[in-house]
Amino acid sequence: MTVLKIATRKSPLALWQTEYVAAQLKAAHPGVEIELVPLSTRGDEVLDRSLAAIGGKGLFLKELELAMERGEANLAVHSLKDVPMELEPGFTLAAVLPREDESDALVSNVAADLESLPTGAIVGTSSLRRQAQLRALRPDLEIRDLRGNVNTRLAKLDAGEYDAIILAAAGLKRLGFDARIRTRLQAPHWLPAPAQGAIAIECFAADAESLRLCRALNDAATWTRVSAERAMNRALHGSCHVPVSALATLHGDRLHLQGAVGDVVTGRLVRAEAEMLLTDDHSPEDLGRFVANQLLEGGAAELLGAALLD
Ligand SMILES: NCc1[nH]cc(CCC(=O)O)c1CC(=O)O
Repeated sequence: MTVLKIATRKSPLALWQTEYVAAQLKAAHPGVEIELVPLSTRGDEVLDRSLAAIGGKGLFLKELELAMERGEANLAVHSLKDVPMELEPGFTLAAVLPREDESDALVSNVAADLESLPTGAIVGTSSLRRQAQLRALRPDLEIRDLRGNVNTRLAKLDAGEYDAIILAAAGLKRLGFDARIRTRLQAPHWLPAPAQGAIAIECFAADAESLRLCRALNDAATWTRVSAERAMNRALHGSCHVPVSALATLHGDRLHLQGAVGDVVTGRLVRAEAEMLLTDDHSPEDLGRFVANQLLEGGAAELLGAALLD
């Protein structure tokens, strides 16, 4: 019997996502045996420094990839927004599951939306992208760092450390915290992280059997949308060091992409958007690169250059 071992981080959200993938694999391939391999990553352990300072998002993947290299796991499940634009050599994305709500959510015990937060209110987020968009919309707010898993962040809000915090709606919904969402921060004023809300399965590119089994779970529309968003981010050399946001939407064969690059200090945001018809000659990646160029021409090069010197 085929056994698929799935490496996962141990946070409640990571475990939820991996159990969800395991259930979908089991449903698609009833004969396949599935085992979870829970691991701790440096990104989970070091909570007193920003992700950018300790090496960026790849930290959430490293230990899972090492487990695959040691033969202890065939697959790894990730939030696609935490997956670097370039994977380590030999690895590939086998599938992307149907996207959950991609928006950011405002969670607060004092205000129903961003507009009604009192002047100077304290908002918790460590994401440069969220900080830059907050600066642009509400320069008066005081932004304070907030790390830890979703449950920890909600506990810190409830302890009164912040007036509001911003979290991905997808994570809140998966963990059953829908009721904590006061409002969803929406396009065009507010854009999510590239690929937010999408769960991805990673495996060895040479592992044909795992690839075949996972591909049954791939959602073509989600794959198209996140391909455009990630290509835009890649063309901007995006990482968690730079506040890049993107949202692609698909209407039939028309793919629309909005992107923004911000500056945490000044609150300046450069925006661009474009739409194209998906054809054999035009891929989602083409649209991503096009919008990235628009952003660079619109002044994003300057903002990205400044971020890289930090
Ligand atoms: N940065 C951590 C992270 N990675 C993915 C999600 C949410 C789930 C998703 O985007 O699929 C979160 C939590 C958050 O940003 O609130």
